[in-house]
Amino acid sequence: MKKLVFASNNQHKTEEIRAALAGEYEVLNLQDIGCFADIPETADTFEGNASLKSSYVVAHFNLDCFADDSGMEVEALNNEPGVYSARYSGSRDSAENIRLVLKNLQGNNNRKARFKTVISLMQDGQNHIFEGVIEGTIREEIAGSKGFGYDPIFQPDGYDVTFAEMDMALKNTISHRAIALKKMIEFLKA
Ligand SMILES: O=P(O)(O)OP(=O)(O)OP(=O)(O)OC[C@H]1O[C@@H](n2cnc3c(O)ncnc32)[C@H](O)[C@@H]1O
Ligand SMILES: [Mg+2]
Repeated sequence: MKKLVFASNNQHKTEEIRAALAGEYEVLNLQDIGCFADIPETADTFEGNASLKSSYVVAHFNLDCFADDSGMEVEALNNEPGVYSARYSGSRDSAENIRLVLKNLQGNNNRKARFKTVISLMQDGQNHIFEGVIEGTIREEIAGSKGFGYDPIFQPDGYDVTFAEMDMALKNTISHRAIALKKMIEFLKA
């Protein structure tokens, strides 16, 4: 089976991507290639940060790879947390990050939000970008224990459950990451 290097050490993302690519590609993440660096994400866009992560692996390991930079944008919070989703509260503690979103959104009727993933696939020196977006709303309280990050408060449009209440198999067919991945796979197969 063909190998693909995923420039991430986020085990949850890796699990989702391995499930989505099962049977087609063997996904190696940063630990698998011996990279334990927390790659600096100094760009102010998802595309910029995804490209920084993929370029780092090319530069340091001379391997084609893909990276995902993703986050949640809340309309009433001027699209925050956005690229700062991983550390919105100042730490990587998802419960703290969720608490801060709910606090900042308290009493606000506009609960529209979206999840966005941008994939940067570095192949033969070319940077190919694939984007996935899913619209939804922020629940008043957390619900569900599956998934990771902001899943317990994000309810995708068309569903009456949060990402954290749904099985990963369903999330893996509709999510921002699934949409971006599908575009990358179509490109790889072309
Ligand atoms: O950069 P890598 O190593 O891939 O791992 P990371 O966790 O730092 O990932 P990001 O830089 O893309 O930050 C995205 C953050 O946004 C949140 N997030 C991203 N995708 C999510 C999803 O599918 N469900 C819930 N939260 C998500 C979560 O808090 C992530 O830490
Ligand atoms: Mg990151």
